[in-house]
Amino acid sequence: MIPYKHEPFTDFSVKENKKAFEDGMKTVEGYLGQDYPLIIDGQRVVTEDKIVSYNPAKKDEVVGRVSKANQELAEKAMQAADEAFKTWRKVKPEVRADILFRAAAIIRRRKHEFSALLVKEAGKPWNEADADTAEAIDFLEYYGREMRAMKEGKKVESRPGEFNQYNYIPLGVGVVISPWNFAFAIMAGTAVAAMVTGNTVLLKPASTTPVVAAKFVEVLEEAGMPKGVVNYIPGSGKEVGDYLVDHPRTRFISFTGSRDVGTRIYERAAKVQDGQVWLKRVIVEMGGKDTIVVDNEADLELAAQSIVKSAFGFSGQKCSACSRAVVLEEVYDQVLERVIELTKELSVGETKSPDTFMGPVIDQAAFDKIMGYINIGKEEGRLVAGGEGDSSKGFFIKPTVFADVDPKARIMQEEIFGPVVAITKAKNFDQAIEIANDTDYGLTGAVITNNRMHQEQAREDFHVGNLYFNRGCTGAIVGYQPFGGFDMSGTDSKAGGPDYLTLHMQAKTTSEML
Ligand SMILES: NC(=O)c1ccc[n+]([C@@H]2O[C@H](COP(=O)([O-])OP(=O)(O)OC[C@H]3O[C@@H](n4cnc5c(N)ncnc54)[C@H](O)[C@@H]3O)[C@@H](O)[C@H]2O)c1
Ligand SMILES: N[C@@H](CCC=O)C(=O)O
Repeated sequence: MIPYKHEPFTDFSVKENKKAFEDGMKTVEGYLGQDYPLIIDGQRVVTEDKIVSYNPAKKDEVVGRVSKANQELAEKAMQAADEAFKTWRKVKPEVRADILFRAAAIIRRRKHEFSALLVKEAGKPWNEADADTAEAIDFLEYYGREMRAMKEGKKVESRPGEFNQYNYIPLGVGVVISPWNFAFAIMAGTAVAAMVTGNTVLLKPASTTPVVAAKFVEVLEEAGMPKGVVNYIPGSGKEVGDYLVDHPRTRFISFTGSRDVGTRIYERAAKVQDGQVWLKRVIVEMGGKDTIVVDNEADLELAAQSIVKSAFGFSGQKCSACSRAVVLEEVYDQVLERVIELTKELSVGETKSPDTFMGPVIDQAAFDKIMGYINIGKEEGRLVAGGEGDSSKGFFIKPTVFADVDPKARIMQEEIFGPVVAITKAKNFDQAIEIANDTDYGLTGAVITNNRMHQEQAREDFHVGNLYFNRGCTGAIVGYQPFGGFDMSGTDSKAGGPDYLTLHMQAKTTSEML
């Protein structure tokens, strides 16, 4: 087995790579508007009721029409997954892992097609779509290897005449509920972590990006996944989501998404239903209000570049996005000025080429919510860049910067999930860390500093699951920077890390007298 190494990103300044991506786009354009059925127990199920997936950059372009599960079909899928678990749990871990390796190989061959689909369905710029596909491949390669490494369990001691073993066994049927913002990577990563550990899966992707999930389940089938192991059941979060979260046969839930939905799931899953004979395991990964702190002893150009890239990459629609910057007063004006300059240089539009930095936000509801926060920001701070939106053709919002914002302001406290950053001043480094920690969330953060003592102070006191020094706060890599947050950012599952798979299993001790 070749050691794991993350999938490289594509350099679009190379002519051949650009052309390969354009070819991927043509492939996707050839199947725009197609219908996709549900996949339950390997069977295609077509419903009259459909979820229509639109291109957020071009509101009238239909990416696909996807059948929509209701509670009756969710029940059918649950029964299929429950039945498939009886055999799948006994399939050797290395055979399960091989399906992931084969799926990774298939996706690698169709890499630019998948990325082009993300451009159309999620409105991603080329580099962000490329990174999303690369991360999906990484999850497959990494979790496959992790499962192989865990197949014999962990070493425990045995006394003379005794043989003790400590092994991991699967849990049962898992409900995997994924968001639209990493429509490929998070959807695929959470689904395969659940399946490679010997569980069967009910996959409910986000309703704005169901097509990439349909294509992925087809890949798993092509890679040899038996029927009933991953069932594809897009549907209304409230109707199908609540039904499955409450279901007594649900053994665990793996959710990634907003705080409102995550806390709702956490609460509902705690209730033991009639006929339920276990306590449900719950993984919930939720939002962030992520901060970059800029020290006075720092590379100020790096600081401004890091703020702008982390705030506006994929239109700020990352749980890791920099939505707050705290800058020491001595260097505040200089950093702010450069952030404004860089922000004004960014291009916004339909991402037809790698040169467009920012595409649209995902839909009308997101557009309205972000514009609402921009209006709040106009009351709470000094608008120094952006502030405008246009939803006539697609959902475009200019990258927006507010300066001199009070740390307690709403735009400094609430997740906006759009291209908006609020900047505030701190008197000293202690106060900067205090402001950075003053949020309900604890997902990512970064410190730009050349002061080693301040770096060590932040290492201890900056309370976030992913802390970065002298770089931005987005872009964790599977197997390199395991990802997950503290406090209201979730259960800190650390996706892409060495503890992640154990969350989908239970440990069994066996002790034999010789
Ligand atoms: N911490 C992380 O790793 C991480 C990663 C990506 C996104 N996020 C967060 O996700 C949010 C954006 O994603 P979103 O808008 O898709 O989130 P969302 O909570 O609206 O939706 C996420 C998923 O939950 C489903 N859902 C909605 N209501 C449900 C219910 N009652 N029961 C079960 N499922 C239900 C949705 O259909 C979707 O599939 C942001 O808050 C972002 O910070 C977090
Ligand atoms: N893992 C991603 C964020 C995922 C959430 O949106 C990052 O590190 O930027």
